[in-house]
Amino acid sequence: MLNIALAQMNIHAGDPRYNVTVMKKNIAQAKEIGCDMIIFPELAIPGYLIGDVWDQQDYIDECVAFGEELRQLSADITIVFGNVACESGRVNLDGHLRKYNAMFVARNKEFLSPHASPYPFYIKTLLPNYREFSDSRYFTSLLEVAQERHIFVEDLFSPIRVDFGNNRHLTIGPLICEDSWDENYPFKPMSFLGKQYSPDMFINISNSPFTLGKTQRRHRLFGQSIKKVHAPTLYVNCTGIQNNGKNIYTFDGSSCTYTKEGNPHFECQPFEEELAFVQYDEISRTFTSPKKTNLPKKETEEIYTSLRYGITSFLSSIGVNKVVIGVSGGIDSAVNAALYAAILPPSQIMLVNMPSCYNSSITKDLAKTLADNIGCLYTVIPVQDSLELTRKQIQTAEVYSGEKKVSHLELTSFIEENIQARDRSSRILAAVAASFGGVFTCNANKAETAVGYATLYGDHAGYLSATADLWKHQMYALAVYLNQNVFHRDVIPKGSIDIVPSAELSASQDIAKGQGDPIIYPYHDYLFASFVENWHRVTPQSILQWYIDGTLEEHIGCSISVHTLFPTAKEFIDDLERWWKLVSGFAVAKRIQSPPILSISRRSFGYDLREAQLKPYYTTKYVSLKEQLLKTKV
Ligand SMILES: Nc1ncnc2c1ncn2[C@@H]1O[C@H](COP(=O)(O)OP(=O)(O)OC[C@H]2O[C@@H]([n+]3cccc(C(=O)O)c3)[C@H](O)[C@@H]2O)[C@@H](O)[C@H]1O
Ligand SMILES: Nc1ncnc2c1ncn2[C@@H]1O[C@H](COP(=O)(O)OP(=O)(O)OP(=O)(O)O)[C@@H](O)[C@H]1O
Ligand SMILES: NC(=O)CC[C@H](N)C(=O)O
Repeated sequence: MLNIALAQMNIHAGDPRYNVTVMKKNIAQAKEIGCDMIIFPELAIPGYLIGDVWDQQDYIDECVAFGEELRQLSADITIVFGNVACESGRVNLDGHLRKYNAMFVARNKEFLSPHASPYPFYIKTLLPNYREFSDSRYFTSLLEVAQERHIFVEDLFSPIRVDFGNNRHLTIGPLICEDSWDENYPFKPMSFLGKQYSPDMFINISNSPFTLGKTQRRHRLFGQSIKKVHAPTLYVNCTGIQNNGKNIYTFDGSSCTYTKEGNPHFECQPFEEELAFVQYDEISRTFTSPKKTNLPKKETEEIYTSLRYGITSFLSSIGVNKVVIGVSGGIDSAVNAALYAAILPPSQIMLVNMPSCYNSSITKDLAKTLADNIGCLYTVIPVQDSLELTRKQIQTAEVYSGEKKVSHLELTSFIEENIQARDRSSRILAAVAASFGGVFTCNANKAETAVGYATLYGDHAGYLSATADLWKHQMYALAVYLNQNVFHRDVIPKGSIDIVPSAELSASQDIAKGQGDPIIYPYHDYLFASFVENWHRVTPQSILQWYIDGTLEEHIGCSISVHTLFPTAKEFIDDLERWWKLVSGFAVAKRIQSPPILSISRRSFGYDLREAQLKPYYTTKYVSLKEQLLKTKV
């Protein structure tokens, strides 16, 4: 019988001293209760998303030295942990210091090697290089090591044998995160090890960020592979947050043991740092400790849990505990205010309503009601005077060319819309936040972010966009969830959920007349999602083809018929091109300058979606489909 500790630790990326202190405490605790083995996540010492700190040799040396300290603690316990390994005298393909993303297994103060490996550690074989991952930018893989030795990876890849004493031993198949997400790789580490060596057990150490629905996908994927090799598997992931500048990722942990049939047997709590213990009978190859698995959460509950965890952790990581939120009476600012109210005491939240002459008494009252419901600080700072001052200053400014007066500047109603938005954020909220001793938030949603329906240096500003990875329909669902499941009362006024979403920045955006945003969320949410989130990202070409085939709604997953929205093909095409031009054009310029986004989806704007500023492009096929369609249908 073996006692095994799963250390689902909160990794502080970029703080190896902190991480090692936690690891030492966990090791001491595991020893105290007589554990035979303790397992830590991938890159537990350095962290994973640390940017180009991977190029700092001093940092790497420090992490390696900490790994040596852990080895010294393995006299009476097996310690499995992820760390960076380096090799002097060798370089990566880019000429930087040679580094491996490695798994170390320490026993009796020695590192144990996979038996066919020349190194005293296991080297990650599959290096992810999509979305937020950049493993191959920093690490050399086992595949490359084999290639440079002119041998096959199969010749190097082998299990690690661990003797636990008292005639107890295990052969362990080592895996590091992506090694088990092998669907599209020609070399499948788990299946190879299973067939070639039939290890007693697999251990997958991970540094795997949270994404909606990922846990269930992992269960399916891991379950299928495990069934084929028929070996129990331990999956140890971390909690915490890590970022790559433009995106903040939460890590849910959700560490799990799988039976040899591929079924979850024990799951740690998501988003909770935990040192969990399981018992394993090496003779029957079964887990003998009680079964404990988590019920899958519904989407909105998962969104709430991740956002709450992400915001809390991010505030703590930047050392801030006060926020200022511009509240308009609309849904997006109300959802953000309620989210922060679920995290911070009301005395540390200040809501600011900033009306101009275009704001209705309905929304002004809703903003006040929201603040009353939360019980937080509230102030009203109108922007009408400053709008008029700006208007006067710009319109009366005399423009000279040398000594010659050449013109005046004109302001359109459209320019004045953006003056208000800029005034609210850059002038007022920034000053209020500084005076209050906190930060101000960006309350954008993903649909607005997709098309840049926000003002540059205006409502696009803020310290963090906590909800910019949520489509508008997810914002509404979250509003209802916050009221029903978090506060158990209508903290977000029902009026904010029911009114038409509107910027209220001009006379043409009058909510009393039902004049709202130009975005038709029940359709555009899904159209924009297909441009961004589909793994095979679509362009207007596919959209138009599906429209012609009559399968558009089914393909993009919206429940509203496009023919009711756009009676003619011309109207449909005009709408498609209007938004495509923005999504792939000016909105990119805005996103480059926007605050970091808390990521929850399978593809969020930010570093998750690498974007270049290009001219919006229509494929030749699109142009010809459009021509045919407009000839036949008008
Ligand atoms: N490539 C580029 N890189 C950097 N800057 C660039 C640029 N191209 C133009 N610009 C500059 O950007 C300016 C235009 O950008 P910007 O001022 O953002 O304005 P713009 O994108 O033209 O308009 C923003 C739209 O968002 C709406 N909005 C704003 C605020 C809140 C809400 C709401 O829903 O509550 C809605 C507003 O009603 C308006 O329809 C140009 O005047 C130019 O100076
Ligand atoms: N009158 C206002 N007072 C205070 N803040 C405002 C006002 N109008 C806009 N803002 C700020 O600008 C942001 C963007 O406005 P936007 O209209 O997109 O959001 P919203 O009003 O919360 O929701 P909706 O789009 O559904 O109306 C808001 O989240 C809010 O922070
Ligand atoms: N650390 C990793 O290798 C992460 C990649 C893995 N597919 C994941 O999404 O979790």
